[in-house]
Amino acid sequence: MADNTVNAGNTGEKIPTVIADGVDIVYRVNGTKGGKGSATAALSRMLRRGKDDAARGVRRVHAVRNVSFVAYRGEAIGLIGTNGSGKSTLLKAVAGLLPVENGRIYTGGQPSLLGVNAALMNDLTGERNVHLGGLAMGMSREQVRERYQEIVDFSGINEKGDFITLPMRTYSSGMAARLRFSIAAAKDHDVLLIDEALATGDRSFQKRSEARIRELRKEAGTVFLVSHSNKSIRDTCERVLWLERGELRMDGPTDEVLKEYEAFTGGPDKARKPKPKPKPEAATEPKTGIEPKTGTDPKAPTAPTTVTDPEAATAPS
Ligand SMILES: Nc1ncnc2c1ncn2[C@@H]1O[C@H](COP(=O)(O)OP(=O)(O)OP(=O)(O)O)[C@@H](O)[C@H]1O
Repeated sequence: MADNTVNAGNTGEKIPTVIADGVDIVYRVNGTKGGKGSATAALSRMLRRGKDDAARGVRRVHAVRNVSFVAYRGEAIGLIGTNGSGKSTLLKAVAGLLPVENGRIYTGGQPSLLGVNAALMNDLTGERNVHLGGLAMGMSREQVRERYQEIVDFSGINEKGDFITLPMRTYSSGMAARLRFSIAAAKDHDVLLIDEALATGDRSFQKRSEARIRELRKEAGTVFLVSHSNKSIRDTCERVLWLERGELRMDGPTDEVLKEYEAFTGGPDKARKPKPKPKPEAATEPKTGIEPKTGTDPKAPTAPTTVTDPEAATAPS
């Protein structure tokens, strides 16, 4: 498929924004043989360069297998699958952060990856991070200034005091994730990739996030949402891609795919259903039963930033 298809601006017709065509993604893990940290092991790896992976002690992890789909402008697409099924890997490849082994990914417009692990500067204040994050996403200084208050209000960071002028290291993981989402959501994205962002924050923040995703869709973007919460997926997406062991098992309307997925996993959100609380009256915010990814991601191939390199995103292969 030619990538000029992506830019076909035929009004009234569905406009493709992301095309994945037979995509395979393979991680290579070094040091699966003994002595991985030593200088001699590094030297012998260099000497064995050119030989096949197994001979060099490199283990291959085939994370995504022959995945094809076309995403259109205005769609919100959920990515579901059990742990390790390749959702985050596929998202990173669409963002241009990971190369594909086989196949192609074509994107129209700039994809932005918004993950709970996306890094802002911990030693800088929330305020500075809003400015830097906005600039990194391609907003002008003027636009950032105009939207600053909106971003802070959306994040709710200042609801419990003047936290926005404190360094981000003083924030709870939920607060930091909310600020990241708020910065990224301030801009209208061509393709917005969200990795479990809705899993963080309290219920009222999740509601605001879901509403904002719906707005982004109306403003003609395409949203991909990776989540283990079937409810978030139901509330936000009308189409779902189900990955299992790296393969695309189903692609279709949310209800149809979730029905099959729930049958496969043993019930709605069953795997992650929260245990009943001993003191329900003490709870102020209902839990979703989702475990947010917090802290650093050991699997991240590079230090991720709030937004991805727009150049890198167009030709990941
Ligand atoms: N940096 C990496 N190096 C090697 N293997 C990796 C790396 N990142 C992920 N993998 C492997 O790729 C496969 C897919 O992982 P991925 O994180 O994409 O799954 P996921 O569906 O997002 O999982 P989860 O729901 O647990 O977040 C897994 O087998 C995982 O072990």
